[in-house]
Amino acid sequence: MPVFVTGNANKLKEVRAILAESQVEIVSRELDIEEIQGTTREVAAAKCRRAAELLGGPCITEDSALCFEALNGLPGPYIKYFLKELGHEGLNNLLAGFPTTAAWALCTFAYSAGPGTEPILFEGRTDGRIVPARGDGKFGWDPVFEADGTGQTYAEMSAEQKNKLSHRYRALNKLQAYLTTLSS
Ligand SMILES: O=c1nc[nH]c2c1ncn2[C@H]1C[C@H](O)[C@@H](COP(=O)(O)OP(=O)(O)OP(=O)(O)O)O1
Ligand SMILES: [Mg+2]
Repeated sequence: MPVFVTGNANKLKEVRAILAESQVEIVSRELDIEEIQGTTREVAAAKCRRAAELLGGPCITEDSALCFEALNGLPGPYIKYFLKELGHEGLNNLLAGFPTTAAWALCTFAYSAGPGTEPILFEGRTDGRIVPARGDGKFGWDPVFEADGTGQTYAEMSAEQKNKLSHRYRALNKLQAYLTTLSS
């Protein structure tokens, strides 16, 4: 498994837990890579390209976006800054007056075979809606994202539950399948 480059300890913990199911271990590097503006795919690819240059070798990066239907998919890849400035309550207030609180969590893993190669992207999506914060809020926007069909926010779920249906789990499955084809 190539090096996973992330500055987010919670992400790393979830990726480790999901991969442990198939006895895969991952090495990580904590680098804070600058992120461009653009579509989720452009943001994800640019981060991975930059990470591969800094490492001088193959790597994996991951981008998580939280997309509001009423806002045409925004904040999307910019959710980190929205969350930081507005908090959980502010994210809810953003949707006041709109007819829908529907949202989706989108995870994009990017794999680069090394500097100068074009990253390959693997996306995973979980649909839900934005709700007033519920549950133990240790990870980002987990308390305000209720996954469809569960009645629970990510923050109310056990780690095992979240890791079975999350955007991250779905994207990581695709990445894993691809990496298997490389090594066989
Ligand atoms: O499952 C999640 N549940 C709740 N919150 C989450 C989740 N996954 C990412 N998040 C937060 C972290 C950051 O505020 C933003 C994504 O930004 P994003 O650039 O992808 O992550 P980051 O900068 O923390 O780490 P990295 O070094 O991998 O870019 O959403
Ligand atoms: Mg980031």
